[in-house]
Amino acid sequence: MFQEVNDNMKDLLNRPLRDLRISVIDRCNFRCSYCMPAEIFGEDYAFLPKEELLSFEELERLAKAFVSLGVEKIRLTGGEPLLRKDLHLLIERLVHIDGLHDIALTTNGIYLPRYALALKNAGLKRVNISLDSLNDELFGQMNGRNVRTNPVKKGIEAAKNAGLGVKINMVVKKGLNESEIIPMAKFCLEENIELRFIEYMDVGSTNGWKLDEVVSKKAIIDLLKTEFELMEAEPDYYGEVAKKYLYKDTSTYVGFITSVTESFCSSCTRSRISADGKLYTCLFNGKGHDLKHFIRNGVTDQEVLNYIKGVWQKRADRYSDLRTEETSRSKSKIEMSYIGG
Ligand SMILES: Nc1nc2c(ncn2[C@@H]2O[C@H](COP(=O)(O)OP(=O)(O)OP(=O)(O)O)[C@@H](O)[C@H]2O)c(=O)[nH]1
Ligand SMILES: C[S@@+](CC[C@H](N)C(=O)[O-])C[C@H]1O[C@@H](n2cnc3c(N)ncnc32)[C@H](O)[C@@H]1O
Ligand code: SF4
Ligand code: SF4
Repeated sequence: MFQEVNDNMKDLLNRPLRDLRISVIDRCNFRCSYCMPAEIFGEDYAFLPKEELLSFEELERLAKAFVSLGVEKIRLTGGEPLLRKDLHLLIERLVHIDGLHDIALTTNGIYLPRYALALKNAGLKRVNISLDSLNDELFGQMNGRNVRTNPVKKGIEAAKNAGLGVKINMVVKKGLNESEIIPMAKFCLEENIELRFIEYMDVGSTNGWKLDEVVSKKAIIDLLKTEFELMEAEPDYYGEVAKKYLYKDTSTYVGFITSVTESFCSSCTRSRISADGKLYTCLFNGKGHDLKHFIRNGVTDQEVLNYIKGVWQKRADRYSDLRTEETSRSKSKIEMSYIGG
């Protein structure tokens, strides 16, 4: 039993622990060029073998420990999390944790027609679905598998019909999908779905990121303002990464995730567990702490708590605050599909 409730534990920059992102699998059915370029993540790529993944029982135990240290929100991600068999059974385990207020999932949406209802019935509250374009050809090119937009649209519909909250994530990359900013905004406004424009980030070591390929929040807002009137809105929760606006005279939000041009490290309350059970204190910190081998060694719950506390209290990450093209090249980072974004 995890007795200790310590929701006031702070890192070296005085940031509390509030969120946990769990990557449940590193595999994916897409090959988005900004995340898993097909030339690198090909047939021979060494994905994690099944036995390296944390079991649902282990994840439940760790989630309980994190919640007793202040975590209120858990997000399941990947790779493509819906490729993890019986994911709803993990949600059924998490939903009973006292003090956990939100369980969410980030997905490319393809498998939602199959699983949305089971996920909702298990206790999932909401899904963030990635969709970078409404143009079939461009979307097919961006996802690297020539998948058309319709399967994702069907996923969105299935999530809504199941009663799940839905947001849409769109990564914008210069010279690739800027032409889709207005069509995506119109589509999401019509559907009353919150769309979040994500600045293209220098994740991992394989996406060949360049600063001049980033489309800034400012550029996107300037473009949106040619068609819509936007009003600044309050965040939904402390540490929310998206900066939110309302379309005037509507109840529809639009958000911007500005890791590159307006970093948000000072309020970063996030921890991450990779599919093979390493604890990371930043999306861009290449050093993981091996929780899996630690918990597989017969340790007590108190020892698990002390381990996580020890890591968090030494945390000083603020990668996005300090990012330049130079530092980005010289730093060793883990892949996005492995850590889960
Ligand atoms: N730099 C940085 N990017 C983040 C962080 N958390 C999430 N992101 C990025 O934000 C984008 C959207 O992530 P999601 O998985 O939808 O999660 P979220 O935005 O926290 O979702 P909500 O819980 O709905 O607020 C992805 O590109 C993530 O990589 C963070 O702490 N730092
Ligand atoms: C790594 S994916 C995992 C979950 C799921 N496969 C999906 O795509 O939604 C999580 C989020 O990270 C975003 N992402 C991936 N690579 C990115 C990059 N280079 N810059 C910004 N966001 C990125 C994706 O668009 C997605 O919204
Ligand atoms: S962004 Fe998501 S869907 Fe695209 S390759 Fe990465 S893990 Fe897969
Ligand atoms: S770059 Fe690291 S410290 Fe900054 S907000 Fe993202 S995860 Fe948090």
